[in-house]
Amino acid sequence: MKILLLGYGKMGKLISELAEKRGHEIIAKISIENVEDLDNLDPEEIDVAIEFSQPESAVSNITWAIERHIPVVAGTTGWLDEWKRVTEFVNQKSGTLFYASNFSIGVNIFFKANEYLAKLMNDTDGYSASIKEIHHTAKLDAPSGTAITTAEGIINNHKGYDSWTLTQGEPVKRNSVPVESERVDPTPGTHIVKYDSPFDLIELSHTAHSREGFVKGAVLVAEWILDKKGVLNMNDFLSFEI
Ligand SMILES: NC(=O)C1=CN([C@@H]2O[C@H](COP(=O)(O)OP(=O)(O)OC[C@H]3O[C@@H](n4cnc5c(N)ncnc54)[C@H](OP(=O)(O)O)[C@@H]3O)[C@@H](O)[C@H]2O)C=CC1
Ligand SMILES: O=C(O)C1=N[C@H](C(=O)O)C[C@H](O)C1
Repeated sequence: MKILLLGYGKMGKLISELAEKRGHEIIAKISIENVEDLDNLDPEEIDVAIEFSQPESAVSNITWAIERHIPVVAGTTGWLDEWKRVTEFVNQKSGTLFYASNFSIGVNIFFKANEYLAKLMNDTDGYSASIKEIHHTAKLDAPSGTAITTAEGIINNHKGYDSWTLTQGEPVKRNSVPVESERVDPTPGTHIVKYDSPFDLIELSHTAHSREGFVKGAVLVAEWILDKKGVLNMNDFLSFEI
């Protein structure tokens, strides 16, 4: 498989290593300093683009590839205010876009456990939900994409919540899930869901030991999407039954 890397930072470099180990060819490694190299690429020679760049460049990178009929695996977070516009564009062009806020299998199991826990908590009194995420200090967006997906999992499954609010401890509306972001090096990504009551505390957490889980998931998805169309996510890839 011939891969274009849109973004060649911490994630792009590790993806390049694993993809080459799995026998794939990297056609180009694009970062800010060589972004003009995109003009010299032949789209016919690219099977898939893997996009891990920055919130401000994700949308232009994705649309660049979709315009050229290149399927995109997108992992950059922090651009979802543009989600509707981007996905309409993908569908209009009959393109392929796979987005995941987190490509690790473990986090996707955590997402399912979070949804199930939120359903159980519906019938209880006195528990307040909250989310905390911890990442390295180079992270540009807050809260993390994973924390947003986690909050959506609560909102879609618990009648007591209809929104989330980024907070550093100050009070939030009763129907909003408070989300706190902390930046501590070298944390690859930690997410904690809490349901606290006057009597006890229930916690569900996921701690990444390294970036390897994200990297492996992104490469496996890139191999999987080659013959797929439309806007896809980890539920399409993993098809969990619970
Ligand atoms: N979905 C998931 O599972 C995961 C998502 N992420 C997300 O992926 C993104 C990247 O993370 P990470 O690799 O750690 O970040 P880095 O900051 O290490 O790397 C980002 C890279 O993007 C490059 N870049 C900036 N602008 C452009 C552009 N216009 N076109 C192409 N490349 C560009 C930067 O270039 P330069 O080096 O020249 O500055 C840099 O190489 C973040 O949004 C992060 O939140 C991270 C891990 C897992
Ligand atoms: O920026 C990171 O590093 C990560 N970003 C993703 C997110 O925003 O959720 C996924 C992972 O937690 C690492």
